[in-house]
This record gives sequence, C-alpha cells and structure tokens, in this order.
Amino acid sequence: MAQNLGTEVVQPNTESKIVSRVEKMTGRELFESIGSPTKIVAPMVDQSELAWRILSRRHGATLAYTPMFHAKLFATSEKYRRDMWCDSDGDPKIDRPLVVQFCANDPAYLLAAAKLVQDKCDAVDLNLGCPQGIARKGHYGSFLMEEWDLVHKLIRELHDNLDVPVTAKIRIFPEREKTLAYARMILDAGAQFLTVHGRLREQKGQKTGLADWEMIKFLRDNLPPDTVFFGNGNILYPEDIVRSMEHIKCDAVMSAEGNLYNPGIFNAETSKEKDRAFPRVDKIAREYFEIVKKYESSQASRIAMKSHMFKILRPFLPHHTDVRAALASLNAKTPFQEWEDKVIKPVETIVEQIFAKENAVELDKVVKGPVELWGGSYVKVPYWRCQPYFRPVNGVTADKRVVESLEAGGKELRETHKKRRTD
Ligand SMILES: Cc1cc2nc3c(=O)[nH]c(=O)nc-3n(C[C@H](O)[C@H](O)[C@H](O)COP(=O)(O)O)c2cc1C
Repeated sequence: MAQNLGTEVVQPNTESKIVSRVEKMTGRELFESIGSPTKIVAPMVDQSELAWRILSRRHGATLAYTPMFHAKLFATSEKYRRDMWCDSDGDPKIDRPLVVQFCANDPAYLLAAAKLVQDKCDAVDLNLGCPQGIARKGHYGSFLMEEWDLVHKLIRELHDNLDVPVTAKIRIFPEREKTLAYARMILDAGAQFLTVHGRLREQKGQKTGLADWEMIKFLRDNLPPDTVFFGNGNILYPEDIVRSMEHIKCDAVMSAEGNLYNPGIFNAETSKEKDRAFPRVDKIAREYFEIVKKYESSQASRIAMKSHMFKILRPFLPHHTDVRAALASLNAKTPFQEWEDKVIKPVETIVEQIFAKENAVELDKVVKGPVELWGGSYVKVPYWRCQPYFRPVNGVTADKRVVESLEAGGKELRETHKKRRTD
C-alpha cells in the first residue's frame, strides 16, 4: 500500500535492500565490516568531540558518533568547519569507526556537507531527534517528524549520491503504529542503521523522564529482521546495557548521558568490576586532559573540556568546593599548564590522600541496591569515582503512557533480572 507522506506519495519498497545509484555497502555489511560494534557513544552537541571519542573508545566504546553539525553551515562556512572538524577527526588510526551526524532540511546542503566528510567516516547520520527550541526555529531534528516527504528526500539524496551509507536517529511518536510507519519510511528512503531514542519530542529538560523500551522493542520486532537497529535511552550502569540488548534484541546500545558522566559505562559487564565500571575521577580527568593536549588542533575538544571536567567531577566537586571554584574560573583559552596546576593536580592529590587512608578499602566500597521499578538497580559509588547522573524514577511526570508501560513491563523485567542476580 502506498503511503501518503504529505505532498508526495512514496511507494514502500518491498525488498529489504534498497538499491542505491552508488555502489556501496548495505547496513548489515557495513555493520560487520566495522566489527559489529555493540557499545556506541551517542551524538552529543559540544560533547562527543574528538578527544571524548578517543577516551570513550579506550574505555570500551566500539562505535562513536560526532556531535550534530549544521549541514548548511558546514557546507558553506569555513570558520564553522574549522571550529567543528580538524585533520585528526575521522583519522583511521585514532578515530574510527565513526559516524558523522548532520541536521538539515535541504537535501542539496546536506549532500554538500556530507561529501566533505565522506572520506573520513564510515557513515553519515541524519538527526531527526533534536527537540530543542533551536531545532524548532531552524526547522530540523524532531521538528521534521511531521514532514515525512522531506525526511524521505533528505535520506534518499545521501543514499543515492554519497559513497558511504546514510543512517538515521529518531525519536518516537505516542502511537506505536505511527512510529512503525515512520521508521519504515526512513528505511525505505535508504537509511542503513536506525537508532531509536525511546522518548517523545516533548520529553526534554524537566520532562525528560524514562525512555520507552517497549516501544523500541516493538519497532525492533516489526521491522525487517536484517535492519541494523540501535536502542537508546535509560542506560545508567553496565548491567543496563546487557538488559537493554537482551530485552530489545537490538544490534547495539547507544548512550549519551551515561557515557558523559561515566566514560567507564562501556568498559565492564557488571558494576562489580569496580575499577573498570566506575573509574577514579583523578585518573579519568588526567587521561582526558592528556588527550586534549595531544590533539590540540581540535578546537572542538578544547572548547568541550571544561564542560566534560564538570561532568566527570560532578560527584567530587560538592566535597571540594575549592576545586570547583578553580574549574569555574578556567576556559578554553586558559593555558594547559594552568589547567594542570589548578584542577588536574589538585584532584590527583586529594584522591591519592583518600587512598592513603588506613580504611581506604572500606571507604572505597561500591554497593548495589535492590531492583527498582524500572528493572535495574541503583548503585552507591564513592564520590571519587565516576558515576551516573540520574533523574529519580518517582519524578517521572512527562508522559503517563511511559510510566504505565514501565509498570506493566517492569514486572516481567524484574522477574528476568531477579533470576540472573547472583549478588
Ligand atoms: C549533551 C547532549 C547533547 C546531545 N546532542 C545530540 C546531538 O547532537 N544529536 C543527537 O541526535 N542527539 C543528541 N543528544 C541526545 C542523545 O544522543 C541521546 O539520544 C539522548 O540523550 C538519550 O540517550 P541517554 O538516555 O543515553 O542520554 C544529546 C544529548 C546530550 C545529553
């Protein structure tokens, strides 16, 4: 049945493989050629920049997305490109596999921008999920969710003309069938990987709430089985990655906030592997700092460093407000030596002193709590270790449907989880 997508009628492709004018890998071929990655650093504006991707890969990430770039600016402004992208971005020795993400509403600009990076990445992604006011004004991201014909054209333009595959990242509609039809249309246009962030466009800021794994699973179950499919949302601990993969049966899990606050999230199977799952803040701050220094030509990394330090050190700073004040006083132009003297070294000294205490082993304990409504458990982690930042589940007011589905689905999830728990 043909689908009316606004001004244009798009015939759904009945074959699972949509032929491109350009010879290139299918999603499954691409996925396998990059080692079938299962742990993905999400695209994050000003945060999934080169240095962060390098750090995250060292700690277990097997695929990374760039921050969203604005296609028109990227295609037309050399200054914007310089600020966002440098020669080391996408370097096969340090920064692959890599997906470059753009937001766009004009197929010609999107293609022009994508052509500039196609030799330095494995795929180009279209952002269809950004819910921010700036995306509404700029008419991109999740504000294209009502313009299916435009979305189709954007993806098809890249599918037909780019050397590397095109992929897409979406949010969900409240209705299952509508979301499924939307996902099918995107695949029909030529998207080779599909990432589903299980939140509605309205779920942002205070109303972020929980992502709806049941909706993600519904899509996974009803799309062609060979679709390369990534789930996104609700990842706080390593166990959640395993739970999410098992429940949704997706090819991989993408994490944004979980990875930002704790780059160790991808590095362990369980929270029991303390040093891998919750690395010490002094060690991560030092390692990230050294990477930023080494890849000094990455303007984006220099700019992102302060915000990353605040997130890495989030549990630590309330206990050491002098370090917080020092960090607040630094910026992207502050010489590296000053960064070292005012933040990196003081953090190292403080954490070393903690570990020199007689009762250090007792103090450094990680304690796992009971299984919660959402199927996982909170873990109590000492403040000198990286750990997730989370919004309490009881505070979910954003979308009643999500809470209801969790309550219904949570029981089954809890049962499965209980069976597996050994501690
Ligand atoms: C700081 C930040 C920046 C983000 N920037 C982007 C972006 O550039 N492109 C995008 O598709 N999503 C972006 N997102 C959304 C994430 O990729 C992800 O879909 C969302 O945060 C849900 O994943 P999480 O529950 O693991 O945080 C951003 C999220 C955060 C926290």
